[in-house]
Amino acid sequence: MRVHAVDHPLVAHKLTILRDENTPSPIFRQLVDELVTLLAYEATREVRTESREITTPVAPTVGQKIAEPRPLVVPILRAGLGMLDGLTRLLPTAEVGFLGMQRDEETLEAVTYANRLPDDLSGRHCFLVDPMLATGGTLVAAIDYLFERGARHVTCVCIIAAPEGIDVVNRAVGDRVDVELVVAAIDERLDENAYIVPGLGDAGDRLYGVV
Ligand SMILES: O=P(O)(O)OC[C@H]1O[C@H](OP(=O)(O)OP(=O)(O)O)[C@H](O)[C@@H]1O
Ligand SMILES: O=c1cc[nH]c(=O)[nH]1
Ligand SMILES: [Mg+2]
Repeated sequence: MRVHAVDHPLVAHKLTILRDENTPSPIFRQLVDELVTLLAYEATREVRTESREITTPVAPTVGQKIAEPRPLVVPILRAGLGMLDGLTRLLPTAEVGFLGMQRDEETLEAVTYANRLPDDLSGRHCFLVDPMLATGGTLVAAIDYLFERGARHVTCVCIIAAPEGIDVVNRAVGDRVDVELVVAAIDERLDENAYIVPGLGDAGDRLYGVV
């Protein structure tokens, strides 16, 4: 897996406010949206384009447009939903699939409660979005769902990743799929509850409240 940690002062600034335990939900949501917009610039670097002839008010010319089949954006519910608009704003022609997954906090296994993806993903560039990559269990299961449907090019967009989780995803995907991870920060480690340190706590709860 190719890993790209985005090194940019605006990303660092917004991430610091996001991590702060005193940042309330409305600001947290806005910052997630702004951060994903900044990450999207890097995450969409490999989107396939094709030549298109157009005529400007001055002359004919050949430009580039995003190629078919259209990219697919897949937020991993709940927390990934907070990143969806930021990505589709930059990729308005993308289609959107949904995966609802929750980590069982006892076993740390990812449990899938919703799966709404197109049946055939061959030839589609898929973007998986989820703010937190902790043990990697959720992301590995999500990549598998895409792989089973024929996807071979997957870009994961996360806000914070733990080194342990990156290793797990790396080992699980091998060279089966072309997987790339674009992330705002790679933190120190996981704690005894598999929370990212220093992290930002539970991203879903901070976005939407404790359920
Ligand atoms: O790498 P892992 O150890 O699998 O953990 C990461 C997952 O945990 C969080 O979701 P959570 O299970 O809290 O669900 P939520 O989005 O509904 O809060 C997060 O948004 C990831 O999906
Ligand atoms: O630190 C973590 C780990 C898993 N899920 C989160 O939301 N945060
Ligand atoms: Mg959660």
